[in-house]
Amino acid sequence: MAATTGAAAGAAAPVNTDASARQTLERALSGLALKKRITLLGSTGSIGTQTLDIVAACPDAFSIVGLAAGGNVDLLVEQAVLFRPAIVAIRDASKYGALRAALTDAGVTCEVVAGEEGVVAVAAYGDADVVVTGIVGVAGLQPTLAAIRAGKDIALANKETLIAGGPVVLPLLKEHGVTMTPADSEHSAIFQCLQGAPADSLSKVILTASGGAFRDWNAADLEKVQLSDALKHPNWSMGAKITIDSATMMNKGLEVIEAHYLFGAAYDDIDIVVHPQSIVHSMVEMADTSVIAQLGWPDMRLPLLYAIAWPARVSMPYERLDLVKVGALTFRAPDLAKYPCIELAYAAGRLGGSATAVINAANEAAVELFRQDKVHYLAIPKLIEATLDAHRSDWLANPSLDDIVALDSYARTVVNGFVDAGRYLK
Ligand SMILES: NC(=O)C1=CN([C@@H]2O[C@H](COP(=O)(O)OP(=O)(O)OC[C@H]3O[C@@H](n4cnc5c(N)ncnc54)[C@H](OP(=O)(O)O)[C@@H]3O)[C@@H](O)[C@H]2O)C=CC1
Ligand SMILES: CC(=O)[C@@H](O)[C@H](O)COP(=O)(O)O
Ligand SMILES: [Mn+2]
Repeated sequence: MAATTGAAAGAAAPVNTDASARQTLERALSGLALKKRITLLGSTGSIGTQTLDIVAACPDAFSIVGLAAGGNVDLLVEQAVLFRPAIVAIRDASKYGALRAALTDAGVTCEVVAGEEGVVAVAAYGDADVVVTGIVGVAGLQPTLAAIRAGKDIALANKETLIAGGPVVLPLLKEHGVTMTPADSEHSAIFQCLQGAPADSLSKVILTASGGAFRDWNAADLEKVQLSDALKHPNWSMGAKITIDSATMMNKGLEVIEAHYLFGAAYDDIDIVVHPQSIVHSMVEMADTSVIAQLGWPDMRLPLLYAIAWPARVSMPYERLDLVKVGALTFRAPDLAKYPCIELAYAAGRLGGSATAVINAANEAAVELFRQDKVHYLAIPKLIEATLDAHRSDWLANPSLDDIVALDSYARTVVNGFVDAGRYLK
């Protein structure tokens, strides 16, 4: 594909992949000497707690400036005691008083803020070098934009921010000279494979997929799916929303769009391959047909560490990958009929503009309804498809932030309207 980027692909130029070997070495050397100050959004979740594991293991390399959580006061206070941030935020403003009191009791003196404005304030606060985005869903968009406007580098776990907000996030990164490093395991793998690669040498992105909770189920049996089944990821321990996205394989569809925005790859040049072992985290095919892969145990601490330490490599005592113990690495094509979300994501990605914000919101709303037992697992792709179809006549090529925010709530209203009318329940 000769790295189809820019206007032709509808995406910005690839992010941070074309540094020359010399630049990379210089950055690595300065990175090793530098203590990185980190702000962590979504500190009480799966990404948040694993990021704090890394910080606790490397106090000479990393420190915490700010923490933001949704509603888990007890864990946030525990984290504040251990990591002594300068500021903490709780999204659920009704818990502000309880948080303040618990912090005072625990002897923690720091700024305490609440609500969405509080989370945004933490994202932009002080002298943090990097903001790790571990909030789930499009709720991460405004805080991430605030961090970028404040000149903070972004370690991106919260993929929904880019799926929904790509058209405004990418230009803002450029405007503020901000680096976005991917923490999502597949994109970290691609990013690692591309370090030092000459511009225009990327031919194809090959995303690996575990196949999710239902990879070994017959399609006919999916009628029997219960919420508890969808929450059993075969390889990764993650929050509920992304685990369900893996079960529908919408997660992989979202990751196709994420790869398009991060690396400038055209949709025809992004493939998905099912790899049940989750050892190869993704691959790139180069112009000369060479395929480069990144491997490791399925442990999110590795991509998170690379995202905050980049371009340095920090020594860690994690279990070494043992390919003899793994035994076999297998690959197969995804079953597109069993997982309609994959083609829906490609369709929205190819439409571009406002379409990815709409499918992201439709997916979030449908997954929420599935978690509340209001719709069946099989309704999720149907709701997304119907919402995308409803949006086609209002599609925008270059949505503004206001457009994206409005379309996000529009899509949620459409999904809930279908369900209230008794449609697409199964
Ligand atoms: N978990 C993983 O291994 C991976 C996750 N990701 C991505 O990372 C993101 C986080 O996923 P994960 O950690 O699994 O999710 P979790 O559900 O485990 O954690 C979500 C975090 O976000 C907080 N939160 C929720 N809503 C808000 C809000 N409106 N404002 C502020 N904070 C909020 C929660 O707070 P509280 O619990 O206190 O309410 C919690 O700290 C997602 O976008 C996901 O796709 C990507 C790759 C791998
Ligand atoms: C760990 C991570 O990056 C997740 O996004 C993971 O990839 C989910 O697994 P699936 O491959 O099943 O979507
Ligand atoms: Mn992933």
